[in-house]
Amino acid sequence: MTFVDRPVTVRVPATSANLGPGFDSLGLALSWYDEVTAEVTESGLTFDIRGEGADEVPRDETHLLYRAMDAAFDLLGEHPAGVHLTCRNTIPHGRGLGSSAAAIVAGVVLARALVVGGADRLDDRTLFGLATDLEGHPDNVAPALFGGFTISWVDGAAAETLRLDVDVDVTVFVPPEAVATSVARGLLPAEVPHADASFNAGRAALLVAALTGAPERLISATEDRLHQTYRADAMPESYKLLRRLRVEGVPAVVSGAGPTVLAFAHGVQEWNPPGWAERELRVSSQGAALVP
Ligand SMILES: Nc1ncnc2c1ncn2[C@@H]1O[C@H](COP(=O)(O)OP(=O)(O)OP(=O)(O)O)[C@@H](O)[C@H]1O
Ligand SMILES: N[C@@H](CCO)C(=O)O
Repeated sequence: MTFVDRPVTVRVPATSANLGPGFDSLGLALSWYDEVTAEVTESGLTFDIRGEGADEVPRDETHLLYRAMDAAFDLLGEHPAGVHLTCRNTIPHGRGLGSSAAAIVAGVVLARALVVGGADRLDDRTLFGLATDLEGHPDNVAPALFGGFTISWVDGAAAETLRLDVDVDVTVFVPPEAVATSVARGLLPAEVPHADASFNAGRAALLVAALTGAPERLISATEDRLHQTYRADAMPESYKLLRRLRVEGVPAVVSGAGPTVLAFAHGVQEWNPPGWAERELRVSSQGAALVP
């Protein structure tokens, strides 16, 4: 038999990318999860979707998670006659918490798990490369797949990542309106001043040290000049909250492409703007994991 004859479930964490200075490189897995079950059927593609995005995402071959599954089936050289997907979505979409990376990672992990012997034919590094190609950059898919704190880079065509264990308090402030990553990326300039590139290189290096043993440096280590200010007009309330938190000495950044604001602290609920959702989280040391 080519495919396993039982449903397979994966749990994938939300992620925060950039973390201030580490644009398109640094990422953190968070204790907030989507869960998806996939089952091979006799024909067609069917969905049972609940939670975040349930009213917006397509229920056909263009569904992001299915597109990722299909790409992994291509690599495995096996395509099932039909698939049923049960999605329990809790990660909000378009908020900078890695919902698209979680969907892509869920798709590729499920496809591998559905093929008998799939784990022997597709290793994690290949899955990571495929997920990075689909997402366009590695900073969310790395922690979604491997958990923890990840430093990712692209070497030629190959995506690479280094995973570190960190333990830090995190609070996310999630606004009600989405900003699509594609829109936020469109606001970035093609070139930046050398002084700003140099500024961010130093801060990104410091951030790795701060997260792995020098938390007193987090306020300096989370400064950025490469993306947050350029995107401020698309998310003015986020930018205002970011400035307010930092003036108070709370290390805060725009999470991913925004508009969520992430603070490296707990006990800062008082800063949550009216109408926003606020959530205290921890780092998820585990990335995508099959649920027994
Ligand atoms: N669970 C899901 N199922 C299907 N499609 C999804 C899912 N999660 C995300 N998507 C698709 O990805 C889009 C959001 O991706 P986008 O890159 O704009 O934001 P994000 O991934 O939430 O944030 P960021 O990349 O900044 O962390 C959704 O509008 C939807 O089209
Ligand atoms: N590094 C990405 C993360 C969001 O996908 C960005 O800021 O555009």
